[in-house]
Amino acid sequence: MEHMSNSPLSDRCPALLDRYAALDSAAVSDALDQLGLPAGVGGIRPVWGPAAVVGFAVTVGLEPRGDGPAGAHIATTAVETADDRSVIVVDNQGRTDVSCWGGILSLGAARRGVRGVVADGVCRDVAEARELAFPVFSRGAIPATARGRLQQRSTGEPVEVAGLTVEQGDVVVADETGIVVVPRGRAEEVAEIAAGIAARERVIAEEVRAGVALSRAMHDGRLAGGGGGGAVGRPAAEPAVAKESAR
Ligand SMILES: O=C([O-])CC(=O)C(=O)O
Ligand SMILES: [Mg+2]
Repeated sequence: MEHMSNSPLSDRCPALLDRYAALDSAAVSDALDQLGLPAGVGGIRPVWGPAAVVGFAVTVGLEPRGDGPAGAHIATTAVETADDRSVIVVDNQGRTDVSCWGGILSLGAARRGVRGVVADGVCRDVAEARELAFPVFSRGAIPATARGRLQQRSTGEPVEVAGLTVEQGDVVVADETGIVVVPRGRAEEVAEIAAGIAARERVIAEEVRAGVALSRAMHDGRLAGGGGGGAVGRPAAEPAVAKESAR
């Protein structure tokens, strides 16, 4: 049951993912920026409609099919080791000429409660994923099958997604804006910073709704909470924000 049970953080996992579920990729990206960590990638998007998932990465590396007898279909090993806290991350090196995820894989993953798949490549069987309401994030779609064209290189090993290294168990946040990956060992810290950023933005949005001038409400130094690079100052007097900024 406890897929990550060898991790010292495992007791806090459900609460950790709940905290990320209340955030979005932009807030998490801003927190990663503050810590000097990679700020995420764009161009990998939901293929059948709005979707947002958070989960622990189960990684799959693919490569062009070599000689030899056919083996297990790509990503089947990952699906069989994944659970209801997993997001499957497929590294097909950004290729857009062959599918690296399909409908039967979506079915198998959905049956295990997997939260979604993020593919640095393209997928097929988009309608099947939609019928399952299974979130698939990729660079697009193509009918051409992986069979005979791709094979599994690795499962559970570090992979690259658009230049971003993803390790098994990292926290993945995928939504309509893009993909952010939080190293597992920094996940609590990043969640806390991102929650502060989201809270500040809610205050700012409330002020904009109340008619405060955008240039005053939306000040870069304020958005950064005084903690990020590039802060250029603060608005005149904002007690509510000053309080949110205190960390
Ligand atoms: O053959 C493939 O590329 C995989 C596929 O369509 C599926 O999983 O349904
Ligand atoms: Mg298919």
